[in-house]
Amino acid sequence: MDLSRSHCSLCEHDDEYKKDDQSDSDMLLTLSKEKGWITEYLYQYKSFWFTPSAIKGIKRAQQCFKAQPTDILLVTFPKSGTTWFKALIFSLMNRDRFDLASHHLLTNGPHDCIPFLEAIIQDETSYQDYRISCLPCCLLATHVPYSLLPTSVMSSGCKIVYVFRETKDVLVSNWHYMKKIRLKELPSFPIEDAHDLFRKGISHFGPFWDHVSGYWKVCLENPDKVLFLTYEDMKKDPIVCLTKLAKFLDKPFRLEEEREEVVHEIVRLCSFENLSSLDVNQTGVQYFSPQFAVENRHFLRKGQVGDWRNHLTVEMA
Ligand SMILES: Nc1ncnc2c1ncn2[C@@H]1O[C@H](COP(=O)(O)OS(=O)(=O)O)[C@@H](OP(=O)(O)O)[C@H]1O
Repeated sequence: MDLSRSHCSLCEHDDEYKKDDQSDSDMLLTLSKEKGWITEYLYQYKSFWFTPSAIKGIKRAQQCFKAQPTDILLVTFPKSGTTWFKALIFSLMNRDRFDLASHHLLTNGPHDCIPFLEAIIQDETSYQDYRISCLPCCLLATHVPYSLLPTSVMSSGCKIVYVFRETKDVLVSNWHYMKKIRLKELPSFPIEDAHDLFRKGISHFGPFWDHVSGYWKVCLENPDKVLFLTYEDMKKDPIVCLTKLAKFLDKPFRLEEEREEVVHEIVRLCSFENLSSLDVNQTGVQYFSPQFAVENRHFLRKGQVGDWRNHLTVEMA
């Protein structure tokens, strides 16, 4: 992915975008900043906290992304189960294309299968190629808060799947992950610091509850367009949840599929145990941009409900 190119012919506002690009660093100077989790600072942009590159991705998506009615957008607060749900939605929607025994997910990480909108939109060629490759229905993921989504997402009527995870597990999962990829020159980052920042709403794409409530409200208003699922429910009853998800995405399981137990196969394929045992997820690397790559294994840590009990005191909880 060549993110050095700033030209975007997708975008009707090319000149405007170039101007924006040049003024990015000027704009940062005007924003409030607080201690960062992986970089020195997080910046408050339109009431949420981001890294500079996330702000850039959001602005570009707002300017260039034209959602189609058939698009499917997976939305999560970071560390709420994105990797898992990417695998599930990809397998669900492509189950007529791939034989489960030689499935794409066996050799490609979930983040390769469904890219983040705010990352892929930065490169026109990758974005267009991806759109064509997944016709008739484009699968994308994002962490962007509802109020900052490109307007075409709601006006197109495309479907949104929002995944919620228990707050304390989200905090602990973010802390583990960020510690691993945190810039080496920054001071150590104890859980107490992470807890304090998270509590104040200062974390990537935070405040957490503003993120959740933004999508919860639109789900109440548009239940046929926005589906709210939880990490915990998918853990507890994956068959029921996956069946509900398939129905919502207009890909319900057919009778013969039920007989052939396709739903069980997908659950097994996407399980933490299976994904974390695959070579691609043990040694592979995910490039979100030429400057930012993360080893796939960091997206599969423990995959348990309630791990916060091992890290937070009762008072912190
Ligand atoms: N297949 C599967 N099943 C269950 N749980 C899973 C699965 N894949 C990833 N995980 C766990 O999800 C946490 C990572 O969150 P995300 O995937 O949302 O991360 S990211 O936002 O995409 O960076 C992280 O949670 P913690 O283990 O609690 O840190 C992962 O282990």
